[in-house]
Amino acid sequence: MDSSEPEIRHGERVPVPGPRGGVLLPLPPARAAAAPEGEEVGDELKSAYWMQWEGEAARTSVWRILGRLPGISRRVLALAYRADARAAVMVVVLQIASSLMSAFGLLASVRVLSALFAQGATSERIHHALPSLVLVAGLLAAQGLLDFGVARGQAALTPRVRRAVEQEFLRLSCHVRLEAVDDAAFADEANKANDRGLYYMRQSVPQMVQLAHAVLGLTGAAGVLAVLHPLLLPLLVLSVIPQGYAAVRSARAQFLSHSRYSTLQRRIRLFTWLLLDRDSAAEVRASTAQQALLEEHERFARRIEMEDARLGRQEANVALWGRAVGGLAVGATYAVLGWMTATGWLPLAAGGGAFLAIRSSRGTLVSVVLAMHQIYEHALWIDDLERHLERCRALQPRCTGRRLADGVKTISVTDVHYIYPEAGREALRGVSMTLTAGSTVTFVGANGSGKSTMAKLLAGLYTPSKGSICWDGVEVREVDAESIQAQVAMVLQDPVEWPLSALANVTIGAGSITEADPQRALGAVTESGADRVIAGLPQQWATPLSKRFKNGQELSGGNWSKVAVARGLYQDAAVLLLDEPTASMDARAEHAVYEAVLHGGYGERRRDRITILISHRLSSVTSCDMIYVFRDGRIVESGTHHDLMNHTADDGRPGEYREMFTLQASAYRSAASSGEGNE
Ligand SMILES: Nc1ncnc2c1ncn2[C@@H]1O[C@H](COP(=O)(O)OP(=O)(O)OP(=O)(O)O)[C@@H](O)[C@H]1O
Repeated sequence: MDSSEPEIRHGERVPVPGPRGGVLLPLPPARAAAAPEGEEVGDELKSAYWMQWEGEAARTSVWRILGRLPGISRRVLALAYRADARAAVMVVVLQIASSLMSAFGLLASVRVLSALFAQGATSERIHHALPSLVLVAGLLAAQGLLDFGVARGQAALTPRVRRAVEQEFLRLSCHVRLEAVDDAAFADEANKANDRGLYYMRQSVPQMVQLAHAVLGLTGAAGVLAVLHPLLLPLLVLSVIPQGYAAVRSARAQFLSHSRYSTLQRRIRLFTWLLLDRDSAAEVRASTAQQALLEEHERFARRIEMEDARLGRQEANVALWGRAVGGLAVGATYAVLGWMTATGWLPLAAGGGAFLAIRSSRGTLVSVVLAMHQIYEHALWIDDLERHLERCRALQPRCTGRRLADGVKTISVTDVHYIYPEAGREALRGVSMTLTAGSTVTFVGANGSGKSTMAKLLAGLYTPSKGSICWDGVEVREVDAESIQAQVAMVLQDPVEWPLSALANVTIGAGSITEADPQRALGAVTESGADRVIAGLPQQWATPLSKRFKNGQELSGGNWSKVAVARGLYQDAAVLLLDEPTASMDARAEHAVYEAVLHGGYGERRRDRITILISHRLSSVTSCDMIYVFRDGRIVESGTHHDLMNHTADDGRPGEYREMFTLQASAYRSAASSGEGNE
């Protein structure tokens, strides 16, 4: 460095040279600071939608969880009953019967013990115990069979609940009005509902069965103890409270550690995804970023490793604590039990039965605590899902029961305004136009002037905020939104690249991916220029257009556009709307598409159709019957190419269309003349 130059240190503000100059930016550090020891890795991440309720069960009071359980159980029961009433009733009845068998089994065991502990010769005592022993075996076998029935019922029920819920979610979501889907908050909510709500709803039936099994088991044991001696019930509570407290603490620690672990996993997945993702693959290699990314990955992996070990140790400590407290309580309970038996308060056999009941209750209690925490937390996600479904129901497309007649002669747009939800200003401000069958109309204008919005209103995807759109005199608000959408074929700026066969990519616009009209499909691809694309594919029409499939093929952007135009043509709808479909096509392909739409085979059918083109390439649309020039949400000029080229604005300057057209034409002319000059 030149010694006369002052040295610039990290943090000092220096002017960054540039056209505007003078922006003060501190010199960046030579090395990014690592997260300070002890700080949570992932703290810098925004919280993700799927973490909203994570660990919530561990933060809520046990009383609140208990208070909500009856409501949650009723909801799961209702869901199961709706999905498969027979299986739901079967699971409930068999589950109760199985728990009764377990309680009777315990009572029968006491009778076995009574017989064995009675006075007399051993063979005599065994002889007396035999009927009760057979009963115990029979009850155990019956319980086994009943549990088998519960498992069978649950196996039938769970997939049914899953299908019913998923289908309802998808059916409602895919019909929601487009304005709602445009809203980012709604999209987030839908994601959360799909990712978490559905998942937990599917699990709710087996979890509830598990909880019912455990609760009924505990109740059965309590009932048996009460029958043996009323004082045994408080004894059970005495042994269960510390054990339950320890189980709650352990469950809460598990829930919290799971939530922390998810944050760490999320951080490291970012790097895993960057290293493996197909979209970033080329740039990762070209910039030789692999090593840097691997090092970052390793840095986080080490933190996760440490965190993992810490969590393992913590869990072991909590478990030890739980066992110690639980063990002390159980020890005290057994001591009281022993004292009751020794002093004759309780017959020896009843003492043995009580011992068995208390012992089995301990394990069951841990299952109850874990299951109720889990069910409570998952229910929060299910609440979100249900709220989302409610919203979707309210956002279904307009359904008036009245449908548009097939075909249209005139669409009249009168003083239409449109404002996007939460937008500060109107995207359309008083647009009027008349579109007649057989005509080809073009919307031109600067970016953001409202062309695509107008197209979506015409397609019935949005409803005007003000003004009217009438199809042959019928106001669109009076008919089912879907009956308009069915009459419009729309090719959008960024068409969907359907991961389906080439043929299905053409026919899906007409609502089918399995049925095709072969002649119509061939005609559509020939007119759009997609015929050559499909002919070059290894399995031609049957080729899957996605690398995710075996023998799948990926198309270039321009070729995808040709397929999209073919899809629009195949639909053969009353209105064909092409919103800059040729933006990524080469010049020859673009020319061919416009030729096909304006003058080609499709032109024959155009006689009773309305064709609307949106294009920035003005030379392609000069032969259209009507050109509407949009600016700032309004139509500022309209007419044929000839009219507009002769139009002069009020201030004497050339009209907007003439200006845009002359600008584009002169750019080509000057490029061509400089090319000639160079030769
Ligand atoms: N989904 C949306 N939500 C909110 N505002 C939107 C949405 N889509 C478009 N807009 C806004 O509406 C106005 C008109 O947009 P539109 O897409 O209709 O313009 P356009 O003329 O088709 O533009 P382009 O030539 O770039 O395609 C713009 O200000 C745009 O930012």
